[in-house]
Amino acid sequence: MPTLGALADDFTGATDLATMLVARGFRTVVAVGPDAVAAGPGAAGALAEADAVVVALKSRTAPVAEAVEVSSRALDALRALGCRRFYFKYCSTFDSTPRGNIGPVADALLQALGERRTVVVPSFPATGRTVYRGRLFVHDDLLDESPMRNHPLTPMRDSRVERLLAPQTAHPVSRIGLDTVRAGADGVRAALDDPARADALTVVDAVDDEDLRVIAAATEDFGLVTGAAGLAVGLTGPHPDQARARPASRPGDPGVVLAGSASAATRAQVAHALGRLPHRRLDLAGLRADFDATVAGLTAFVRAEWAADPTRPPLIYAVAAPEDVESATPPGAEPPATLVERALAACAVTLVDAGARRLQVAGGETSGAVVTALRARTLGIGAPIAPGVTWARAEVCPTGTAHTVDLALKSGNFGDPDIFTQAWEQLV
Ligand SMILES: Nc1ncnc2c1ncn2[C@@H]1O[C@H](COP(=O)(O)OP(=O)(O)O)[C@@H](O)[C@H]1O
Ligand SMILES: O=C(O)[C@@H](O)C(=O)COP(=O)(O)O
Repeated sequence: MPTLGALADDFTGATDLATMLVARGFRTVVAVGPDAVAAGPGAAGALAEADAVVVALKSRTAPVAEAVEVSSRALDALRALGCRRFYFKYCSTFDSTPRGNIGPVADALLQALGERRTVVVPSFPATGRTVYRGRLFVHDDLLDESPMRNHPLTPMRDSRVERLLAPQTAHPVSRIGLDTVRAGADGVRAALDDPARADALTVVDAVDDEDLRVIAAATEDFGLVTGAAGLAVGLTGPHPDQARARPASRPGDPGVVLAGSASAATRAQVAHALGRLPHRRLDLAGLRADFDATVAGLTAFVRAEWAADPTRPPLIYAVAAPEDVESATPPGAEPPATLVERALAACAVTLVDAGARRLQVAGGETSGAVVTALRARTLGIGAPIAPGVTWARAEVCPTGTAHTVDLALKSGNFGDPDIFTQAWEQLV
């Protein structure tokens, strides 16, 4: 029976956290939405045998009420499954707006659990995210000077985590600095136990993994912790030698890369792949004029490329340069973000039915749209690709016929420039 229950506000975040938990000795299953958990242990053996279950949600940019509702349902389902400790996983770049959804979801989870306080730990040093004096850095840049400044859905225009969080929560927001963290877990615990923080969401500085271990030790009896995947470096599960999920596909099986992310790392990965893989960019005007025909043209292109050379997985991408991002929606038209997500999801459905057995998907929202359309219920964590990115094995059933596929759900800002050409080599 699982004891650790996690909710991730997007799908790449879910596999990111699950990868970390597997590395820390938790047999971990990613459940796609609360309904995949609600089926219960009897219906889903993998969940019953897991030490940790991570529910993948598409709640990061949903309306606040919807994000709270689906997160609360996920919490209920995890509690019904037996989980007793909870981890709310959000983005290491604190992707949110002044309305939410990090604050409202954290507030709702605390209330449902009867807890009064928690910690806020977006640091993930393995991917360059650190918090010092309450400021979130992305490698050398403050968050608001990093490419996240221009994210299409959650542009981050401040780097002070307390200031980002305060308008989103009904709780007081507090901070514990690096000096206290470096003094050790007892000092952090004493600071957290200060009556002034009894009801607080407390942002804790952390610049390396040892800082995260200290925070994890200081909060080991908290009912809820919140943060990016980095905080899991301080958790220890009972199965350090567990097997990872084996690949479903074999070398030479048809593959495809679907990139809906506009993030800087993905743009570099697209640029690298353009000279190496067959490719097509999504034509937003074409999709608006005739969605089905445009998708059919893309999938026909991919199938023709498979026939010509099955070892070169085609790339379908949305954005190569920042100016490709549509910041305004033409009057009466569908917003570009949902149009792109719908188009890549439709491509995935057709291509899996046509034989695709290995898919890389770039972008958290994009991954949510694709995996939901593929109707996966659970993901088993396979071979790691890069910090925060892994292969996952999934049973999918997009149109009534079941298939087993390998999925790499890549956070927009994670991975080396050659990931779209190299990640396949981990599938052995
Ligand atoms: N040309 C475009 N114009 C506007 N929005 C776009 C464009 N291309 C992609 N998008 C949207 O940008 C969002 C990127 O978010 P996401 O998939 O989570 O990527 P990331 O992981 O980089 O945040 C998606 O909703 C996607 O549909
Ligand atoms: O914590 C992180 O940075 C990632 O796990 C994550 O949440 C990524 O989100 P996207 O960049 O939207 O994929």
